[in-house]
Amino acid sequence: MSTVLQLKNITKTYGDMRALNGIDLALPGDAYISLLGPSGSGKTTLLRVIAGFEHPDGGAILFDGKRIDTVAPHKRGIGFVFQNFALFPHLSVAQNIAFGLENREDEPVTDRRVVEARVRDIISLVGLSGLEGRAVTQISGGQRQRVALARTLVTEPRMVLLDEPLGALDANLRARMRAELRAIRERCGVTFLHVTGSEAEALAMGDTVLVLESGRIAQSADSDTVYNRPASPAVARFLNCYNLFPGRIEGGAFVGGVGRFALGAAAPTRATSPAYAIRYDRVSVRPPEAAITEDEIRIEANFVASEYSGAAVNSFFALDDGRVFEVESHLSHAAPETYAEKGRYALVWKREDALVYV
Ligand SMILES: Nc1ncnc2c1ncn2[C@@H]1O[C@H](COP(=O)(O)OP(=O)(O)OP(=O)(O)O)[C@@H](O)[C@H]1O
Repeated sequence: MSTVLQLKNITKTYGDMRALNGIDLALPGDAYISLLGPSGSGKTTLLRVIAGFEHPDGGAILFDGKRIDTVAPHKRGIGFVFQNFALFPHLSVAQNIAFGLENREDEPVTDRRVVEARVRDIISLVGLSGLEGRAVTQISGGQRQRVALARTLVTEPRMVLLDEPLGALDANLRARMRAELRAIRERCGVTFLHVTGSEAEALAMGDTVLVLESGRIAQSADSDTVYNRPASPAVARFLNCYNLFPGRIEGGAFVGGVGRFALGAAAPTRATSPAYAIRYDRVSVRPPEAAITEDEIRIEANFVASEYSGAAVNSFFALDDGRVFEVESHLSHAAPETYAEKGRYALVWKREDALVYV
């Protein structure tokens, strides 16, 4: 797949704050890319640098193989969709979409019939047919989101940057719009770079997921790899689905505050600090007297509370060093277990399921 956008060693500093700290990346054409990172990791700054609203202090940006660092934002061929949609409240759906086309600095389209035809095509592409004449104050949040996207797509960008595009929508609508956005992108074949602070959204949407951490790309991979093999303890922590323990490797085991975990066959991953990670849904809860097999690890803990979230239940246990340990059980096959308040349990997982960082 051809590269549409390439960033080479991009840095951006505000005062003594390094917002971007040497970003290297190459984004493919015709792909959905999620950019995930904790608050303050530099996601918006990266998007603004790519769009041209901010100038990097160093590095190079290439679009279709050409340097664009000094090209004005509106001449980059890159569209931007803002979180708050930024629509004109006094204009209709069609007028909002036409506005960008008629008023752009570069080659504004003045022929009414051309504008109308383009607006009609794009309205159908984003699924807003029938609402052309409606005021944008009289449509739903999801429909406003589509108008904002249509207004960008009508200008035929080669790439679209979306800054938390679903952030203003309620949870149900957000989930539905994920599939919508992916479908619209597939129909127009343009690369989308979608910034989100939600790991579930990033993993659900991205063909590629970029994880940003303190102004650096900590991982760039498909969703499956990011979820199953986070590149570092920091990425695993941010995914919010791994129990993590600090410690050290000693004689074929990982030794931490709560015990000694025998290592599996897989080679540990290199990281800045050692850690042991086990995913919430890889752990089973058993009575403390239950036996374990040779390939299993067990620790004991006291049950604290459970929390239901649709198809899963997350249970929280207190380890003997005070640390909280989380277990996720999916409810598709079995009725949820109930645990005794403050009851003692064995938490068990397979050696091979753990990830070890050294
Ligand atoms: N205009 C600015 N002036 C000074 N510091 C800034 C400016 N913009 C961003 N920063 C700082 O740069 C860092 C990265 O900010 P950025 O907004 O890119 O993060 P983010 O990942 O988008 O965060 P969030 O998810 O909270 O929106 C933060 O420490 C932030 O305080």
